[in-house]
Amino acid sequence: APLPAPNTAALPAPDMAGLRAVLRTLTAQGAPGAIARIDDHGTVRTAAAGIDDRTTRRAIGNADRFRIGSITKSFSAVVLLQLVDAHKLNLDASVDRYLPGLLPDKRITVRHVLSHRSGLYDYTNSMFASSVSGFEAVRNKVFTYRQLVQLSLRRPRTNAPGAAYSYSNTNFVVAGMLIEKLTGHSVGTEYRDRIIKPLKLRDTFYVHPATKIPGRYAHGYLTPDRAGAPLVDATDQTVSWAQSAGAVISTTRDLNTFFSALLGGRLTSAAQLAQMERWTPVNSTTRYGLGLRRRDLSCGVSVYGHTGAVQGFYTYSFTSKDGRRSLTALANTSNNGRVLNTMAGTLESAFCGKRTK
Ligand SMILES: CC1(C)S[C@@H]2[C@H](NC(=O)CCCC[C@H](NC(=O)C[NH3+])C(=O)[O-])C(=O)N2[C@H]1C(=O)[O-]
Repeated sequence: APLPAPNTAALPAPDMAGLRAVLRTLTAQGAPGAIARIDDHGTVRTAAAGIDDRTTRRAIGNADRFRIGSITKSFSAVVLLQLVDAHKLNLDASVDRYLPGLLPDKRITVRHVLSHRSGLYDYTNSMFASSVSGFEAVRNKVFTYRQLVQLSLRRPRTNAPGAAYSYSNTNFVVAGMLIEKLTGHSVGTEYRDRIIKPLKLRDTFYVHPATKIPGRYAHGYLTPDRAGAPLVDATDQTVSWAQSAGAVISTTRDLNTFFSALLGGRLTSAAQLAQMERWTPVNSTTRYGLGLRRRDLSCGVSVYGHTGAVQGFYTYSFTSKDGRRSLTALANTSNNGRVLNTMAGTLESAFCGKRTK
């Protein structure tokens, strides 16, 4: 018999005092600013701390657009699963069927790619080994997808196809190539036509290779590797090193709308959403499906979404099983492990009603 629908109405009320405390901690740990928005059965709650521009000292706010990094992977996965629904793509087919000769191992399937089990090396590990100089070397560069895959193939693969989980941006560069090959359109066009316009995400954009964030936005600041070195304004970049793996721009409101629609069954069929939710363990609290993360919280609630880390911006964006309660939080810094870890506390406040230290 089908499982009873989750009753997220039974979730404890969000702990807004706790959420505000987490945002204050993020600014104390080095983020110039932090914002969060909860959409809960139609009720909107927001919080903010600090600034979005270190020059003007302007207060950061939930209207600010920002770079969402790898949350882009969920957008790419949705497009591909819509193509599965349209019988234009088979998750268990070899990537070679659609992109002949691209990858050196025909055993790598589409499902391996979308679940980070392909074994393809993540070229950003080398690209950003030195955070600031690596970023400065590529911030204005424009790469082709094929160039990025070639960067990956210079290094040994991390595992045999399907044998292990190993997160790699290369996988979602291949995903972007699949989208463009199967639709004949750019990923930007497909995001717009299949997600952005239908959901009316008016603050969500894919502007690659333009370097500017359109409209009102938060500046993002890259934390250097050397302790005490000044933050680097990383706001303007092509994000061409990521593209379909990390180049979307959005806001807390639009990301809440996106993941709520996804888990609410409004972007794919139930069958393909179930495919997205076939989990591979990452660690004790995190699972990875197809371009989708599940995080298991201390109160026994599981939430679904993705995290993002792109120069200057850390994002958490998750929703409840039925998509009725969503949280997106943004800190406008990166390369700061304490900030990234502290951000997990926004989930506890939003979904468990707990104060975290
Ligand atoms: C797995 C992650 C955290 S990393 C992955 C992807 N972001 C990247 O691969 C960019 C890595 C360089 C970012 C840079 N770091 C360095 O340069 C380190 N030397 C910084 O922090 O600004 C994304 O986004 N994902 C996150 C995700 O999926 O949550």
